[in-house]
Amino acid sequence: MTEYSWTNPINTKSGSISTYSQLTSACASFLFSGFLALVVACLIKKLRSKKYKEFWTQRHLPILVSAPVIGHFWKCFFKLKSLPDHMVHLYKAFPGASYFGASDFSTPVIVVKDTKIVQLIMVKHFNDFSNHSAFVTEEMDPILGKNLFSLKGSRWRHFRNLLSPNFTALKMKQMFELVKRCSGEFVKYFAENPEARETIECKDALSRYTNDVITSTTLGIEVNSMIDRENEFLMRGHHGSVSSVSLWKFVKVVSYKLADDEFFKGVVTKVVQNREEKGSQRVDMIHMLMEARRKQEGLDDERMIKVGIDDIIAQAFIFYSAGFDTASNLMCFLAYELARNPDIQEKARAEVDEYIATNGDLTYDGIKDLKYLDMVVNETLRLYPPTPLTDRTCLNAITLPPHREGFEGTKVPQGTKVVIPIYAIQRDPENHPDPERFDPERFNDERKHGITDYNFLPFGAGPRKCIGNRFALMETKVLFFDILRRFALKLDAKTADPPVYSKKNFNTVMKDGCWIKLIKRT
Ligand code: HEM
Repeated sequence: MTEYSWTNPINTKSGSISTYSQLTSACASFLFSGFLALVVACLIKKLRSKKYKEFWTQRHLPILVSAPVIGHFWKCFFKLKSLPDHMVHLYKAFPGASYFGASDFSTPVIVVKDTKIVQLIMVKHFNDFSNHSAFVTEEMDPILGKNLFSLKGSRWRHFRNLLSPNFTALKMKQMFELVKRCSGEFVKYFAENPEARETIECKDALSRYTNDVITSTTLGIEVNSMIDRENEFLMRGHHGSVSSVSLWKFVKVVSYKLADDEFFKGVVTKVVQNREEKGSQRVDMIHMLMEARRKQEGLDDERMIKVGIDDIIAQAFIFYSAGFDTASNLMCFLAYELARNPDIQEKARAEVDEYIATNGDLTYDGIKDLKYLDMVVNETLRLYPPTPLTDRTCLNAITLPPHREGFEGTKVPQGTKVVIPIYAIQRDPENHPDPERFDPERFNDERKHGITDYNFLPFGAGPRKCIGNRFALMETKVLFFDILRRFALKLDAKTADPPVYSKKNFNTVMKDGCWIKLIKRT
């Protein structure tokens, strides 16, 4: 139930979204051109010093030959290659090496291949690699710089400790009913509209679901995007997504910021004010953030972290942006694999039917009994991790173990960027035999011993692992429980098989969409 009516604090006139977006794109492309010119000038200067080459050859590290100035990721930046495909291409360049040197424009980068080195960076030496390379600081932008993903050092630690209790199993259980309601609305729409289930573009449909879930569970506002097809939250969600490639991120961040900062500030401020005045029993992420703030108020100075409205807005913003896109990408590939593997789909459905026959409708505690669905979701995350890479920055100079037997260790100076190529690691035959095959049985009790936190890391690993992973898995399973219960999924001929990835998006996304039919069960 929505607690109050919602009006856009910026502009409620019809047509404002497109005008606003056009303005945003114009500003973004202006900034983009100016920024590119600046980048080119700086990089030419860097080129003269041959910084990249010398940097790694002095350390006897295998390096990729890079295009002058623009480094190794430019093809993705200029949308000539998809990030997952490009990362696999780079990853294969040095068979047998534990890691190699590359460059992201002029920044030296280490790309890690060996899962032991992944563990070393993400866990054992976490204190030396505790930050992402996100460059927006709190000073530069109070909202983008303050969210958990961007925060660094002790500020990050404080906020992670403060927010983690909001993502426990208990809290997920409290939010379960909100998620279930969105899933119910989604399947109801397709059950009642036979023409709508004839050909469904999954990314569009599933973004509507994740939009409704994240708007309800983060902001306490209920929308039904299957019916209210152009609601503002959905439009905002489509506008931006979070990426990990620094230069591109700048451009994206600028355009995202122009479009959405004021919108989000307005929404969250209004929700918080409303609850401060009227109180609320609703358990959602705003409630949890307000609770975290309240708990801080009773602490003595030393332990107190000041949680202001900007902090609440910043966290709500990252929950929203992460929850909207990544989760719907996972669900797209899940729908795709279920549709193209009727035997796997049948097995998953049999589990759902059996669950219902024994227990009735799905409960939060019942999710853990859906073991086969869990295997299918995990295999989807292995083959198509929505975030193809993550990164860390070296905070304290460190010597890594040799990249290959017979060589010395590599001295990694402070400031070096480290890329963990999640997608490529999860498709490496050394880590997962016959890696291109969709085989949920890899995750069964007999075989899952081969799966570790470092060869299967769709949510990252270590203390900086995705804080929303439980939530994402819950919303995915809740929806597919309801879909499998009511419909059969059939792949439409329009869908590319095998999938072709989008070059426009830095996440793992199908280029021309995933098209399926839903056939109502009798
Ligand atoms: C299938 C869905 C999702 C995937 C694949 C995903 C993946 C990731 C990855 C790879 C990272 C970086 C972890 C690392 O560097 O070790 C991350 C961080 C993060 N994710 Fe997610 N995510 C998903 C959904 C969500 C959701 C639903 C939320 C919030 C409700 C969320 C919030 C965050 C936050 C706040 C961080 C930064 C954590 C920190 O730096 O402490 N994610 N996610």
